[in-house]
Amino acid sequence: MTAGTKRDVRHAARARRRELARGTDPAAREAAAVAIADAVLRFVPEPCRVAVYESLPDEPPTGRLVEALLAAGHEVIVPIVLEDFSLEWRYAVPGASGDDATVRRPGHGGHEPDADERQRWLGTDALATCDLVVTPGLSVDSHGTRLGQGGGCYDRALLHRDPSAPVVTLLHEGEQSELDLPADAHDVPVDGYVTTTGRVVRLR
Ligand SMILES: Nc1nc2c(c(=O)[nH]1)N(C=O)[C@@H](CNc1ccc(C(=O)N[C@@H](CCC(=O)O)C(=O)O)cc1)CN2
Ligand SMILES: Nc1ncnc2c1ncn2[C@@H]1O[C@H](COP(=O)(O)OP(=O)(O)OP(=O)(O)O)[C@@H](O)[C@H]1O
Repeated sequence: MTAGTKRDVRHAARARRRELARGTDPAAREAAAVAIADAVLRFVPEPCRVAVYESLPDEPPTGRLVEALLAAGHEVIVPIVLEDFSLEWRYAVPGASGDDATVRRPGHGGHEPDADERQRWLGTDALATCDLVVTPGLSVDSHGTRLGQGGGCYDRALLHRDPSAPVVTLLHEGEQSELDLPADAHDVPVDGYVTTTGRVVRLR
């Protein structure tokens, strides 16, 4: 049985996420940040390159994860969305959190990069060089179908991934879908997910 159309399921998943975020106090969010960092660190025992994202206030928090990865000697890259919904990548800065460049395209409320900034970009194919890819998502089902924010950004970006590098989505505990999520041909399945309680589920 499927959960409904992408639009409807996304709408419901966003509402559920807002509710979950409303019920999460700063201490619980900090505990979730630590649980995520501990769980994801176990995927990368040796120093390597990891793609993460800068979380927005309702999303599973990634700030601690970025700091823990950097402290363990990993290279960490994070995305910026471009005009055509492809993702550019840059090195993560400790302490940064999601802003306009995270989910708004330049010219659509997003940040206009200057030449200096563009020079530091790593390319839209930078996932090819990563040993682990951590993605955002609203839900994941038992086949690894991921429901995102609807830009198709990660579907495009994941085409470049190294197939031997695991792709894991961060979810709030309870956001995984028991029903099959709607999937299109362009959807790239993920290998597992990590929840805000530190639960790791490998699907493939
Ligand atoms: N923290 C975080 N970073 C992330 C994602 C995410 O889900 N979370 N993304 C996951 O894919 C990518 C960005 N995804 C996007 C999805 C939709 C739109 C979009 O439709 N933007 C509209 C403006 C929307 C608004 O005003 O609210 C636009 O640019 O016209 C942009 C980016 C990359 N970075
Ligand atoms: N590889 C691709 N090349 C071109 N367009 C694509 C590609 N993948 C997805 N799209 C387009 O992006 C749009 C959004 O796709 P979808 O609803 O699957 O996004 P999503 O997976 O929820 O978002 P995201 O990947 O940003 O988290 C669709 O119109 C789809 O056709």
